[in-house]
Amino acid sequence: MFSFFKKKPATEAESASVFTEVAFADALPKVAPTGPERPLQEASTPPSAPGATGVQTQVPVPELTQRDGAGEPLAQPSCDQVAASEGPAAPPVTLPLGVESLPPAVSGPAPIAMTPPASVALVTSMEEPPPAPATPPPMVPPSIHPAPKPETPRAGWLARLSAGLRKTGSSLAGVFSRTKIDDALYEELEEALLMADAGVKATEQLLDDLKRRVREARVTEPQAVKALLVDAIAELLRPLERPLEIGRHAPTVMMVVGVNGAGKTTSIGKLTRHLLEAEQKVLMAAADTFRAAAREQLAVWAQRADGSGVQAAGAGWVDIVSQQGGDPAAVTFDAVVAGKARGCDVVIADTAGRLPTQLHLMEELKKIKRVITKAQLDAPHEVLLVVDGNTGQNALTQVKAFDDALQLTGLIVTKLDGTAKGGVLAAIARERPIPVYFIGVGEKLEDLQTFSAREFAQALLS
Ligand SMILES: Nc1nc2c(ncn2[C@@H]2O[C@H](COP(=O)(O)OP(=O)(O)OP(=O)(O)O)[C@@H](O)[C@H]2O)c(=O)[nH]1
Repeated sequence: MFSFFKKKPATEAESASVFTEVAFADALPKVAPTGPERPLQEASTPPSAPGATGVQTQVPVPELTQRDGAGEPLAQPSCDQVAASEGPAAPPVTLPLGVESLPPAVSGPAPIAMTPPASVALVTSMEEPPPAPATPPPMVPPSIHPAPKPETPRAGWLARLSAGLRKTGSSLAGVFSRTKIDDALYEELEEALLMADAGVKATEQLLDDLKRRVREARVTEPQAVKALLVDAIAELLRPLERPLEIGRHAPTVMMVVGVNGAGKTTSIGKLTRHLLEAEQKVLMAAADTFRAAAREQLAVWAQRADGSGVQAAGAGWVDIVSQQGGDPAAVTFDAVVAGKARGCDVVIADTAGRLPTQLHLMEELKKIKRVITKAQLDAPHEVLLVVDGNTGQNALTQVKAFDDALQLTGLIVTKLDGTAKGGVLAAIARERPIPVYFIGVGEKLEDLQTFSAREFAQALLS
């Protein structure tokens, strides 16, 4: 199951700390459009800025960027300031799956014009936006089709996770085929944990904890020790188990970073599809401005039916701000400003991949983070690092380096369906416990899953 947390409405819960879980069945949507699949809308007007490509604008976006002497944009008012000067909150909407969604605590203006649900339109990082159409295109009422029967989907992704971690699992599990609990067993276990990339500190902690549990439970069978190791690993990983919260801010601004090929764009695409299903209004910033097809890749993912005939129903929509060859910080700034002006729920900036050792590129990320704060004073609310689970201890190195530079708020660990050893999560939990919001266990939409410490521990030892 995939889930994130969304704030309850002020009328229902005055406290800003009350969140409701928005959970997604693994076989996602139950609604399909009647008409032909809406294609990605192509450019209908010439680019407004040099280098801008594929412009399709549905709403006017204000002249966005005022810059200071250093070329960085000037600070913008916070959402609170914007909200204070603008009208009442939008009415509550109902989420799929029977979860009530509410307007954010601080609501911005309602979107000026709504795209048909789940269509993807492209918006360039604009200097001069073309005028909005007088009337929005007619909405095509979706027809309801019976939901396809999921073939034990949860078991499916857990099986993929277990298969991906089998390399680790079989060597860890092999330890417990010994006949008695003795020093040799613990030594073999230590070796297996180190081989699984758990690192020295986490391995030591796990062994100490396990020995204590064995003593307290007075177990005598090696197989019983295996169950206790699952408990010990689950406890160690528990601090990483935290949900992503959406709805506390208007919009929630996320910045996504990582090395090349870690799975940033794919994960953003999957997350966006889930947000669309929850009728969220999402604005993506293609801040990887030197990648030729960055915008197209985001758009394809955001629009993807993923073989299940899915199109999001209701009020969710997604737009993309991009400017080929432009300044990544400027594109991101424009996206945040536009996201506020258009009443978006979430703004996600997809940044170019880079190694933490490329200091000038790390400076570029810091600049992107700074200008986001100028566009919205309390943002970014999430700085997410996407790490490839196959990279072993190198993943911990990446977590530390990106965290030192950007103060990460969350992780997405991808490719755990591959040859990942998985133990590195124990090392992360021990040495830099940053929440793992999601794990990726494949290339399909449903393969982005909420992280569960116990499930992960079980998969590691299966
Ligand atoms: N097996 C598997 N493949 C994945 C997963 N997540 C992403 N991928 C694949 O990894 C490859 C790279 O993904 P991208 O999303 O392009 O990575 P990126 O971090 O945006 O790459 P750059 O923009 O070049 O830095 C693609 O082929 C994805 O399909 C996963 O969880 N499992």
